[in-house]
Amino acid sequence: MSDKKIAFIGTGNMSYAIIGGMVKNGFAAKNIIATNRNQDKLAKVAADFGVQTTADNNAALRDADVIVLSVKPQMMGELCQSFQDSGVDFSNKLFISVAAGLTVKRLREMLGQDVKMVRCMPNTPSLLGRGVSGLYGAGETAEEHEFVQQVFECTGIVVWVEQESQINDIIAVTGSSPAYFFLFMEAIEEKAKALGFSDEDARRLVQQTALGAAEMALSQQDISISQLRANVTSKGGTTHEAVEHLKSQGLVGTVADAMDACIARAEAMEKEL
Ligand SMILES: NC(=O)C1=CN([C@@H]2O[C@H](COP(=O)(O)OP(=O)(O)OC[C@H]3O[C@@H](n4cnc5c(N)ncnc54)[C@H](OP(=O)(O)O)[C@@H]3O)[C@@H](O)[C@H]2O)C=CC1
Ligand SMILES: O=C(O)[C@@H]1CCC=N1
Repeated sequence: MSDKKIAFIGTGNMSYAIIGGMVKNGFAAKNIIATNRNQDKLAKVAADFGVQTTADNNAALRDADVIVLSVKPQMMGELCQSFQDSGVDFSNKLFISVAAGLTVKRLREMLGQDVKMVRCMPNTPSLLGRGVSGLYGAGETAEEHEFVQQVFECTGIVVWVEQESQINDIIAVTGSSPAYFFLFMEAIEEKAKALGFSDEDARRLVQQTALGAAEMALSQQDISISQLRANVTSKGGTTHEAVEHLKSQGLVGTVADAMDACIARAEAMEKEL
């Protein structure tokens, strides 16, 4: 493993998941620094993974070779300004941003320098090593490219995109999409409760079915997802009625429209922030 030092600035959901994946996959905890303005969150990440923690972002900036910017997009301007004001020379460090809606160009403006940058779009299943990370590189060295690849492979699968705009497509396909699946699960759970199942059973039934369906897709790569669906759908049977109802209500088009709305929001954020 590389002996580069990596600092996570703003250790919330995403950083916690990535740090956890790194430590479980053999990255040395002593080379990982986590920052937050909230001591409780730092205490948790230190207790769980044994990494260094500090509330001092500038100290982490100074000590690390790779800086992961992981605050909410709306907070990025203030954070980057504080780096500019810190007096730390970060001109040769690699920055990784996981923020939606902030382009490399805009992040470099915020930092006041054309720093080496990788944009990453992870998702929350990274916490379980089941994540997807879309990556777009801008000026990183081959060694840094490899390092970033290794970091995010600790959290699941990785795809590099050629065009920066494809990061917004990744948001729609994998960054935000765990929420679409959860919404579908919520809908089934609610109806199960309405049918009389206890809260506990409704939850158990929906989560096991979602897991089983995902594992079937994962374990049978030679069968299309459409065919997996067809295999549940007996001719003249019950599933057919349910699926035709969903289709006639426009589910497929609605999902596509939702993903377009997701991309449009990312593009709007690029103009706002
Ligand atoms: N959640 C998701 O599914 C995904 C999120 N992302 C991106 O990841 C980034 C982080 O999201 P997420 O982890 O969910 O957010 P969180 O709010 O969970 O984490 C960010 C943390 O940073 C802290 N923070 C804010 N400003 C500072 C600062 N100046 N110095 C130190 N700590 C600070 C926040 O503290 P406080 O709680 O006090 O505000 C918070 O604890 C976002 O840019 C988002 O776009 C990308 C892909 C998926
Ligand atoms: O909702 C958001 O803006 C972030 C980016 C992808 C998932 N969560």
